[in-house]
Amino acid sequence: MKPLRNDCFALPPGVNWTPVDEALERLRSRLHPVVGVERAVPLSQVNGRILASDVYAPRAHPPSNNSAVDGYALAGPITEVPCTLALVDGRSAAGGPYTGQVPEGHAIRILTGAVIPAGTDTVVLEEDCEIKDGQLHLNGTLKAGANARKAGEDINKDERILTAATRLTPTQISVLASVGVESVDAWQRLRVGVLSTGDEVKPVGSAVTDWQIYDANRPMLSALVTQLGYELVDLGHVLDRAEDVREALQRGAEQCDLILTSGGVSAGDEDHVSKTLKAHGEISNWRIAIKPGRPLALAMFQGTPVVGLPGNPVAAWVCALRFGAPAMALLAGGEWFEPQGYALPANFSKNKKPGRSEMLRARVRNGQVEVFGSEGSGRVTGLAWSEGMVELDESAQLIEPGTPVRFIPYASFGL
Ligand SMILES: Nc1nc2c(c(=O)[nH]1)N[C@H]1C(S)=C(S)[C@@H](COP(=O)(O)OP(=O)(O)OC[C@H]3O[C@@H](n4cnc5c(N)ncnc54)[C@H](O)[C@@H]3O)O[C@H]1N2
Ligand code: MOO
Repeated sequence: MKPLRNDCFALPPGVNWTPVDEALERLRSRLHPVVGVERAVPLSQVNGRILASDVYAPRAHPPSNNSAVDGYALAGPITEVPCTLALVDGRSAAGGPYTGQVPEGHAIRILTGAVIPAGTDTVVLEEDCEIKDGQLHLNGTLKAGANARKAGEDINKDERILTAATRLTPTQISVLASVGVESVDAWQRLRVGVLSTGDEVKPVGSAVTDWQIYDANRPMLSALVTQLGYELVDLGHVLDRAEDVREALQRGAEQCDLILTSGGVSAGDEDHVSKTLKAHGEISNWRIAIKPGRPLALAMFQGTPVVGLPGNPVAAWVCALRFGAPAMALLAGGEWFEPQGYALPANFSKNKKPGRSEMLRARVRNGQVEVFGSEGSGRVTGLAWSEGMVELDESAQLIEPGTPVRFIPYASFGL
């Protein structure tokens, strides 16, 4: 594992407003995994973890030819009907295979999941045949191999079943289990510190006066970190005092692989996050052509990357998803991702300034995209209301009902 370079977030000289695509490309090309590999993580603990190496199947799936239905196994095809076959005494059940050979012109009782006995390759559904006097009567034709699942039709032995950098989910865990994989090599969980700043900000549960607001960002970002499968390090809240900010970043650098801060990143007199990062680290204040979320500070503080999110909760959320989520995936050993968006008709009108992207809180109803009534980036109710975002690119201007817009559900960010 090699550390990130101190100047990894530097912008070329003269850059003013960075378009979203360029900002994303810059992050993608500068970041790499910063965590170590944990060997042999048991299957019971791999949900949400990222694979550190490819996984190969130790056996085939299914391991042997077996029946997809309850019925009778016979040698196919059956082309001439009606047809009568003698029934063998015995049966093949799941967990209780028939070990003998089924003679030509015979059939045998078989149950779903049971091994197809030697001498047979085809299964007739019990609803499609009749048993009379110990004999099987068929009125319909059957293709050879009908209702039979072939050994290895899903996975061959030694086939690669999952590739490194995949984030494991319940469905992938099922694949691992189906071929008997007991443990995998996974990247250690990325430790993400979350820090709030601001003299007006008070943690929930504290006494507040009128000029103070509750810290909405830290609980939101903490929940995001946890939901994305990373290990949360709560760095708390600090006042806008250079020494406190420095001390908190110091703690973060010791305990985390990445620090997310919110507030104090624009150019104001009290924007101590930027100032501290400038004094004690390498900072690049990115001015991204995006609304909300214009100011985004990317910095290295004692070898640890810091993403300085804007203080407004909506802007913090947008930046954490649009830039933070793919960056965290890469740092954690996963794949960079461009969130999957869907072109759907707008059911709103908007006149947008060209030259910058806009992310609107959105949801889909009756196949059309609705956006939240206000674009104010302090309006947290719009966050709870939304189920995703509409991304309008730099060139978009006039949106009318019916205009296709790009809707990105929150699930596309890994939520
Ligand atoms: N002269 C300029 N002023 C501002 C600009 C600008 O370009 N020029 N950009 C505006 C935009 S856009 C944003 S976003 C903010 C970003 O500023 P900061 O990151 O320095 O954030 P603060 O000033 O500390 O806070 C902004 C806003 O958010 C509230 N806040 C902060 N932390 C929390 C929290 N943990 N929970 C809830 N709310 C929080 C804070 O009270 C402010 O209202 O700058 C604009 N100004
Ligand atoms: O980032 Mo600010 O909240 O664009 O509005």
